[in-house]
Amino acid sequence: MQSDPRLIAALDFPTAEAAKQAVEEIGDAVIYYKVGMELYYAAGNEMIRFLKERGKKVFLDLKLQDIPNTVASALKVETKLGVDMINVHAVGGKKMMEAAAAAIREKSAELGIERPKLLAVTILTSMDEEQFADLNYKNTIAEQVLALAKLAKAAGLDGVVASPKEAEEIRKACGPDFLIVTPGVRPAGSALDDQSRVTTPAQAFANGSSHIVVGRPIMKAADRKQAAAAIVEEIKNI
Ligand SMILES: O=c1ccn([C@@H]2O[C@H](COP(=O)(O)O)[C@@H](O)[C@H]2O)c(=O)[nH]1
Repeated sequence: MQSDPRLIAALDFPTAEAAKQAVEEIGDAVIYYKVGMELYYAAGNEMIRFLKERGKKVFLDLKLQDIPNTVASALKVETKLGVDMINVHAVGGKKMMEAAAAAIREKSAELGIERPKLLAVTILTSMDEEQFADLNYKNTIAEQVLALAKLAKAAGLDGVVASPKEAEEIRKACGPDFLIVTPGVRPAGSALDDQSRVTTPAQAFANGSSHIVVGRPIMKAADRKQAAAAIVEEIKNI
């Protein structure tokens, strides 16, 4: 079966056993997996090793945000894990992002390994305008996402995590090589769950996403391999 490295499947499971079973079931339909907080706190590096031994790519989604020195030090440890993509929160600010990028460059060079891509999370895709208003920003979500994406680019990051609804404006502002990794993706007819700013897989790529992140529509499907394969089929000509 043909997989597509632009599809990142989210392994949101409470145990290594459950996550490994999903990976085995999905087989060659998915090449790129995201390990987030739940699975990393439960299964740590065992899960990264498991995926790497099977030739999978790994996005370690721990969304770091702290003072620059703390984030930089933590990212040096993450870099040693040999993952392909890692992230921080853009609201940590430009100095934090610059320190993060420098730490990853330095550690990768020291180890002689390929540098993991570094992304900044903009505004979570679960957030709608009503919830966003509670935060008292002066911008709309779209304006704030764009401002954070430009800040991440200026800080030397490889890309952002945003909703596919914002991908078009980010692409225009940040150029063709900037990574736009978009959760908030639902195949037509799927439940939204707690996501708010959502498009279909095909629409995400039409808008300019470089990667999509899909979790529950695959992991909660009766046939996970078929659910992943249907997404690969939907995006194959885009
Ligand atoms: O803004 C964000 C940032 C990260 N996520 C993560 O992506 C997946 C989406 O899972 P679904 O089951 O497809 O909703 C999940 O791991 C989130 O932590 C996000 O959704 N939005």
